[in-house]
Amino acid sequence: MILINKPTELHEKIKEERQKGRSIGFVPTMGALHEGHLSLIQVARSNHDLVVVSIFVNPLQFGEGEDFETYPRDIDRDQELCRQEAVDILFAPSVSEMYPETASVEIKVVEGVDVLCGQSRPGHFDGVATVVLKLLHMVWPDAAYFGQKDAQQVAVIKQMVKTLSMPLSIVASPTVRESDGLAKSSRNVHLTKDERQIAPKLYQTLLEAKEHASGGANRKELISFIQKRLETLTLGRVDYVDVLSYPKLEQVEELSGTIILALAYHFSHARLIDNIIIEK
Ligand SMILES: Nc1ncnc2c1ncn2[C@@H]1O[C@H](COP(=O)(O)OP(=O)(O)OP(=O)(O)O)[C@@H](O)[C@H]1O
Ligand SMILES: CC(C)(CO)[C@@H](O)C(=O)[O-]
Ligand code: BAL
Repeated sequence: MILINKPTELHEKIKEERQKGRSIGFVPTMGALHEGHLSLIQVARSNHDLVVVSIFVNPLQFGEGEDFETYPRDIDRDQELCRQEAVDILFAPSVSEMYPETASVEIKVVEGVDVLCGQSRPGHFDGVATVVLKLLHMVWPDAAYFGQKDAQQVAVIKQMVKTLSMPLSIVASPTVRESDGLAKSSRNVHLTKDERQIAPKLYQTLLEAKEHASGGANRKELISFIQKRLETLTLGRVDYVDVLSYPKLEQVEELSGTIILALAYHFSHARLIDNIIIEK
């Protein structure tokens, strides 16, 4: 495995590999790797000759007062994990390498961002789209791999790639969970012991809501069911709860087709998200 920090160096290496006719799989991350990330790397490894992973905590997608500074970082451990997963290139640029000059163009996502994380973190997906677009231009992979835990991110990026006619596939993988159901997240290390104990309730609540949906509950009833359950938790507070069509993320009163049940929850030092997708 080689570690590259400079975009120009990455370009050179990728050009060489492309000339050899090798297929490239790309996994963008913000580091502090866990089994969720590793599952994406493993799928990419099984599909491609060359696997590129990026680690970059992107300041553009963090709002004021969010956790950019305290976001978990451990490049040495990440490097070792990537080596174990037979990653070929680990790309870890600094902020100034990624954004060397004032931008002459701004990326604005205009579809599917008036709900969920797009609504509760204004500008977040503009930052995500900007960095993902830059990374995709640097790596120019045949496919890029994302986790379904960030379901809105998957929808936004798939749509962006389509809008911009980019010749690559966006592949989504299921959410990897702890044995008690909590979705793996780099931010889980910021949970206190008590918070960690109740955090699995987020997923359990979504599963109970799924049962409620099979019993015929409509959108409003499901949202209220999830909210009430979450309000009984003694720590933290609800950021959002919603039930929408997926991947369009539209409000549909009578639920049919593919539906996402999604939530975000603030603990003292970690905002966690989770979702499940159901067929009605
Ligand atoms: N539990 C998981 N299962 C599958 N994929 C995941 C999981 N957690 C994160 N991913 C995916 O890994 C990629 C990189 O995500 P990121 O580095 O932000 O990790 P994270 O654990 O989601 O961090 P955060 O603390 O911001 O939630 C994204 O495509 C994300 O959806
Ligand atoms: C896709 C991504 C790496 C862009 O910074 C980030 O949003 C993430 O880790 O999900
Ligand atoms: N995986 C989502 C990245 C973020 O929370 O900014």
